[in-house]
Amino acid sequence: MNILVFAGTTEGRLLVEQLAKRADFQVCACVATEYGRDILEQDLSDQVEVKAGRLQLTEMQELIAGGFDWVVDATHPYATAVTENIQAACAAVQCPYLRLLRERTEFGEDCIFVEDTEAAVRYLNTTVGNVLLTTGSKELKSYGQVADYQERLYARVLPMEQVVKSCIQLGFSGSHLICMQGPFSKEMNVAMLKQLNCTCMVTKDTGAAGGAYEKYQAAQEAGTTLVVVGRAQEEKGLTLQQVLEKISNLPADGCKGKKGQAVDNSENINDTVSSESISQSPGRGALAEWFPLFVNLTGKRVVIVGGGKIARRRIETLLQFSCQLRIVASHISEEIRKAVQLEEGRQTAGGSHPDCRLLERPFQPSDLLDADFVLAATNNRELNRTIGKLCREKAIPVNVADVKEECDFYFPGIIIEGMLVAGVTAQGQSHSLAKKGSAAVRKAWKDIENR
Ligand SMILES: C[C@@]1(CC(=O)O)c2cc3[nH]c(cc4nc(cc5[nH]c(cc(n2)[C@H]1CCC(=O)O)[C@@](C)(CC(=O)O)[C@@H]5CCC(=O)O)C(CC(=O)O)=C4CCC(=O)O)c(CCC(=O)O)c3CC(=O)O
Ligand SMILES: NC(=O)C1=CN([C@@H]2O[C@H](COP(=O)(O)OP(=O)(O)OC[C@H]3O[C@@H](n4cnc5c(N)ncnc54)[C@H](O)[C@@H]3O)[C@@H](O)[C@H]2O)C=CC1
Repeated sequence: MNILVFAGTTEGRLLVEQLAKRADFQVCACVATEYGRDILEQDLSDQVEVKAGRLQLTEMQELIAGGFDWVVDATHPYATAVTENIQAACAAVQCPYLRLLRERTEFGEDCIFVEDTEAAVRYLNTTVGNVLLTTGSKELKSYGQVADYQERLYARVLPMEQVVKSCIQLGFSGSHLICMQGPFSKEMNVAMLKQLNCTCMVTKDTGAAGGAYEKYQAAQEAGTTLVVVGRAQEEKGLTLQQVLEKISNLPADGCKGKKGQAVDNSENINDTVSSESISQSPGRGALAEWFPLFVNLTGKRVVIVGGGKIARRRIETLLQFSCQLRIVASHISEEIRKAVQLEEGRQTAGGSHPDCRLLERPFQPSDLLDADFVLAATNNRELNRTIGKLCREKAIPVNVADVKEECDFYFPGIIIEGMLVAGVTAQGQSHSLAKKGSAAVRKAWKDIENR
């Protein structure tokens, strides 16, 4: 059987080593650089063909069509463009594809998880104090958007001339640069965090090989908040062991003669991407992450902290549900008062009263007593964050309106037509798409009623 491995990582190299031991496998490894070739060829030059160089989509297609039965993508989790190309090439020539991913680090819930660098920058702008950036030099430019970055940020980067030059050009002075090759021990991280008096450390989930767990432990010990920049997408993949098992269990003649058929994914659809699914546009073929559960709100106490624009939109929605509403805000807008009065009037005419109380005063933690659900929607970042934290300690589901990473649940677009209730989410990716989707359902259901 012919196997092509795109081997950009430690795991990729380990996989190639293991596969090369099998006499019935012919293994070809693609690496991006000559340096990568040297490392692979050190021990394996007899058993494995190594190709070095960054391939374009059409080159990948030609290579795979040249006679491979399986492609394993063991490129770096953050190299999303390469992965997209490999998937597209496999789809085009209908070659089965496996994704090998490094196991994720078990970060605790006390970390702040953000989707990408931009989100990390937005988060840092809501904090004060010094920050140790351990995300490398490539994205450093974006961190220039953090207010007072020249004073607050310290960058830990590789000790290479080019890297240091570019950091200095970006405005990171010598006293704000640590140039050293990682990974670092917990103790080393703790020492740096303490020395620089950092309130935050930013990392990617670089897995065990990248020393991510040591950073997490160090942050805990130093009382520093660890900000974890997520992989570009919540990618699904197999561990090294799983890829080896999967390939080892294949029939001796591989899938020769079966090309053109989609891979059988029935056994684990998360892990193997079929030619069919990867040929669809991004997002469409991906598995959904947010499942709409419908919760009975009768008698449940929903506490909303905040009485401004966002609170109003959500109160107007919740007034249509049979829950108890407790609204706490230093200032409660006139619009909210009107909406509540209007609903009370309507309900009185119908014979029942909504249980809605307006408490115009600053939030106090005791407001969370007896809460079943909490919405933090003040314009005070620190307060919203604290409310989220208090709720998590008490296991009360909480929505934090200004930072989606701190939400246990999202507030969906809601459509009610008689018996029918729908909740629409764009899975946190786009509130404007959620709005459009909600409007479309609203319109469609109007037609149902009118028919
Ligand atoms: C992730 C989520 C978490 C949560 O539950 O809070 C979230 C987060 C954020 N929204 C932001 C902004 C706006 N959101 C809206 C509207 C809606 N937002 C809603 C839900 C959600 N919003 C959650 C799931 C989203 C999803 O499903 O993907 C809807 C569905 C329900 C509702 O809010 O009632 C409702 C449409 C309902 C309908 O029309 O029916 C508008 C108005 C507009 O678009 O006209 C604005 C523009 C500003 C303004 O309104 O002033 C920002 C600031 C972003 C920034 O600054 O860029 C964040 C923070 C962040 O992304 O981290
Ligand atoms: N999820 C979403 O759809 C969106 C979220 N946001 C975020 O939602 C938050 C609220 O936005 P708006 O409603 O537009 O703000 P706003 O300025 O209209 O209202 C803020 C409210 O918070 C209250 N508040 C402030 N400090 C308080 C305290 N200590 N105790 C109790 N109440 C306090 C104020 O009295 C006011 O009622 C902001 O953080 C904003 O970034 C903004 C747009 C959309």
